[in-house]
Amino acid sequence: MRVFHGFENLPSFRSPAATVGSYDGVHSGHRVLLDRIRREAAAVGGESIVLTFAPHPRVTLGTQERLRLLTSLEEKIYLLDRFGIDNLIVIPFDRAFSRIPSESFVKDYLIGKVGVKNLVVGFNHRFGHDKEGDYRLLNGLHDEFGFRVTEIEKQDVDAEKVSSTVIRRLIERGEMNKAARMLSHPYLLAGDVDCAGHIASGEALKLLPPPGEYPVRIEGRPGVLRITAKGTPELLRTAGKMPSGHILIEF
Ligand SMILES: Cc1cc2nc3c(=O)[nH]c(=O)nc-3n(C[C@H](O)[C@H](O)[C@H](O)COP(=O)(O)O)c2cc1C
Ligand SMILES: Nc1ncnc2c1ncn2[C@@H]1O[C@H](COP(=O)(O)OP(=O)(O)O)[C@@H](O)[C@H]1O
Repeated sequence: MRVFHGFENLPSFRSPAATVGSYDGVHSGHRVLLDRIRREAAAVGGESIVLTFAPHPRVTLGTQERLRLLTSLEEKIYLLDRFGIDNLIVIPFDRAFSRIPSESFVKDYLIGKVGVKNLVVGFNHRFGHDKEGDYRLLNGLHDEFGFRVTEIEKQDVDAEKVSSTVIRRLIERGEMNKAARMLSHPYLLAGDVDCAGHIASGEALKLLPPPGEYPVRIEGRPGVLRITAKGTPELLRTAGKMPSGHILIEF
């Protein structure tokens, strides 16, 4: 997967099928949209593109106190790559960007800079200044710009709505197996481990489960991770030699 930061120096994409959103967690609801852009792109020999934001819009706009995130950018990149996405455009989401009206975002960015031919959005996707844009607006623009828009209906797991918010609550309660089912993959923690086993995540807002001991896989090998009373992660045991440096942990 190619990763681009911002809209400068983008290549010319082949018949791109794209989706836009925070995609925090890259969960099973998101997977349906990701599979769809892959299929739409493949059908015309084109490329799939995810456009995401960094920082998360709620962080930039300060619209949620004590927000915690399911994925760091690194973890998001890892997951999107594993799901076979061809390109990721990371939009530097600052206040100036947040003021761009939805229609200008479609005209100047999605069409003008990315050349999107096929856009896939979820049932509740809103975008543009004050979240004014939605599927209806996109549908009204598609004739003028010659791109197709597909809306994906709400996806459930075990008859429960899947959302980043629902999954955050599961992690906060330490329900890691249920969270993995909703995510469609294990919860991840990528970070640097020191010789004492302390792990530093690259994301200051990374959500961790409550204090306790958790069975995990560390670079694919079984082990135990402890979340201390202070909420910091440390490796307790691993099969084989204690790892050092940058590692990926799966709950
Ligand atoms: C051009 C553009 C402008 C945006 N402006 C806003 C904004 O003013 N307020 C906002 O909450 N989100 C804005 N967003 C972010 C998206 O709509 C984002 O997906 C949304 O914040 C997620 O909603 P949530 O807070 O319900 O998760 C903008 C996105 C784009 C592409
Ligand atoms: N359970 C779900 N079913 C269908 N689509 C979903 C689901 N959860 C999220 N989506 C869609 O995935 C995209 C990314 O979602 P998200 O990052 O949560 O919101 P946003 O893009 O509004 O920031 C959006 O188009 C959203 O509608």
